Amino acid sequence: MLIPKEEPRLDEPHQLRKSLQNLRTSIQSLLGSKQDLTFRWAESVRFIIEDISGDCEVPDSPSSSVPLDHIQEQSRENVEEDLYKLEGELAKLRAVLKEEESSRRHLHNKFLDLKGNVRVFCRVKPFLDDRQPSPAVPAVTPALNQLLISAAGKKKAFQLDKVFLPASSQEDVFAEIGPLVRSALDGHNVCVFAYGQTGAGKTFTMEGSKDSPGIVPRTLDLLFHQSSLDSNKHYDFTFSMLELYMGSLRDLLVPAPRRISDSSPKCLSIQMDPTGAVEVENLTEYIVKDVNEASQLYVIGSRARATARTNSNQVSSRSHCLIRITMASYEHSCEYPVLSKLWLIDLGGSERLLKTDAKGQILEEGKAINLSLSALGDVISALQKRQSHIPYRNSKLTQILRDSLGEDAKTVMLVHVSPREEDVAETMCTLSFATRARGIHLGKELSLSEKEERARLMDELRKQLEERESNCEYLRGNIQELEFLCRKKKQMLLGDGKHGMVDCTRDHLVLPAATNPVQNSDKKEQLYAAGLVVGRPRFMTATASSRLKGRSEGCHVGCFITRQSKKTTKPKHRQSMGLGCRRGAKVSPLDSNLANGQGSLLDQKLPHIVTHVGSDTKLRAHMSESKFIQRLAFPGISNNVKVTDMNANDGVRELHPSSRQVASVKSSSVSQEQTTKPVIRASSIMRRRLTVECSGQITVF
Ligand SMILES: Nc1ncnc2c1ncn2[C@@H]1O[C@H](COP(=O)(O)OP(=O)(O)OP(=O)(O)O)[C@@H](O)[C@H]1O
Repeated sequence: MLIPKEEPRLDEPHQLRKSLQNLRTSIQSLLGSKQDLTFRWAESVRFIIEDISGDCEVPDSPSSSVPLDHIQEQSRENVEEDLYKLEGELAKLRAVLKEEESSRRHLHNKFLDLKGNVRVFCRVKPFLDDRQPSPAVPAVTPALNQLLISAAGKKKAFQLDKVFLPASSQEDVFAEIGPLVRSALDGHNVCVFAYGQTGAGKTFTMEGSKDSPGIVPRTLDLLFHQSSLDSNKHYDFTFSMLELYMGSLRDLLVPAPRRISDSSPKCLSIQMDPTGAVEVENLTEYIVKDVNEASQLYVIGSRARATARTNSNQVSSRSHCLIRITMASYEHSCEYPVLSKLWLIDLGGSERLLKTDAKGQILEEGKAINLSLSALGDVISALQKRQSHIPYRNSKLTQILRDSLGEDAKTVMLVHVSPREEDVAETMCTLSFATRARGIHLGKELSLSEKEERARLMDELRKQLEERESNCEYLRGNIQELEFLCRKKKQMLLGDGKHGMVDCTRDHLVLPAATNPVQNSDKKEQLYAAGLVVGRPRFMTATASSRLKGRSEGCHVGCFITRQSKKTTKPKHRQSMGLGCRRGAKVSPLDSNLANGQGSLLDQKLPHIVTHVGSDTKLRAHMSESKFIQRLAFPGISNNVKVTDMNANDGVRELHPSSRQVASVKSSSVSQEQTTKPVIRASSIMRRRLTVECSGQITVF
């Protein structure tokens, strides 16, 4: 009798793991040879890798830990090679995502441009119980994008970009504001105004109630939610809140002095740098990490706002309230952020002073409000007419918003009207303002065929935009997967020979860089040290040369000169010069450390440095031309200094030290520690942007 020969039994889990590992290695080598990435391809690769990763974690081990012999089987070199390939793929996917993102941004911007950079919406307040019974026929009849006003037997129609009926909810209103918030995250300056007569519902629209939150809380939610989705980017937000009351600016986040001995808050003044970026000197900027922090600040600021009881409103705002959220977004491979500002502005109530029977203080407040509203109307109207002169200087309100009202910025004016007959005169004034802001009096209203064409284009753009959005989302998913695999590999390498066992469960792995608070705070610290976060002017964004250098030579850190207080005659404080902590501004604990000299640039041995040297009007105002000197100490390096003119037409032009624009770049005194200090005199280039590049450690005096 033949006894069937028994097949030799394999160590099945072991064999399975090995073959899976081989399969994985071959796929990854294939990945390396793939030149053009397509979504389908990326998708299939993702699924394979996902399957394999899943299978690799399942094996026979009672825990999900991988024993060290696993690493020994697949030699360390193999792991390193895999890691190398994975990182290559990751870089490629990031590059594709970057392109997709930029295309999405472009389309989104085009879409908003088509809608109009200045849009005027109208919200009609519902009849509320707190006053006399509603008239049978309201004076205001809202229709599709039109309002019909009836008074004294006459009717007048006003066209708007959108009309929100009395029954419209806060969600309906925010549906129009959301895309602008997205635009701000994309790097555009955005202004949202609430305009209207006293009691017409401006504060309700902006702030809302607990059950029905308004634009501000929804915006904060959206900002933090949206920014958390993108692991390829990191955002820093700062929050400020101020009011313009009777022609003066007041920081709403600085407590008012209670006793005579308390020092009075610093005076706020509006500054503009040579590139046109506007900054409010001494305004407190809080770095906010989440929506709760921002909301708390908003509550504090709102409480401090000037209000009074008027004939028209029990709690009438007697000032313009401005919320500023600045955003700095950092792309994965780029050290320098894209900066933008989002303004949410609850304007003081426009009112006809005769009708309100205002007296004394209330009368003065009303006058001040009306003056600045009229200046705002003039500016928007001039912008719509594309006049060469825009009268920004006529009011502090328009001075502050100078860089956020204009060609590249997006503006929404939400005018509020009451439906009551007794308010018809105010309603007419409000709608005249709206018409002026829309620029319709310039004959800009589109014909029917033009409107149809525009609608078709917008539809097309919307579709493309949706496609890009889903591509981006999809790529982000892939990137996260690859990041996860890279970390696994790294852990395998790190664990080799140290602990004997390498834990590969997801929970134990480090989160992607963008969501890892430790890494972020490290990065932030570096950026604070570099002065890039707080109060960094817009013109200090990445330069073409610094970006190029960053790619080829590793670590770059920028620093800049912050605004000086008027009383400072000389920029002698390190923290106010090099580390970006604004004098008079409240700083986070991190900033305080830096201001105390801890964790400064001095502590860092940086192989390469890029320093931006900038100046602003304030600096020039209290320093004579020739005194604008930036001293940089480069231990052991004397001649390796390059000054680049960023204002050159072709983008970047290197200046020879002996060039006429740079008075001198010379290696001067040698200090006790044998430190060479090239002194860069920028007197004749005060209005120019310079990049100073050098190698070695840097000290800013
Ligand atoms: N759409 C609305 N739905 C419900 N209530 C509203 C609406 N609009 C306004 N209100 C209510 O009307 C009252 C006055 O509104 P609000 O304070 O927002 O006016 P305002 O325009 O900000 O006035 P002021 O300029 O004087 O500050 C508030 O009690 C508010 O809750």
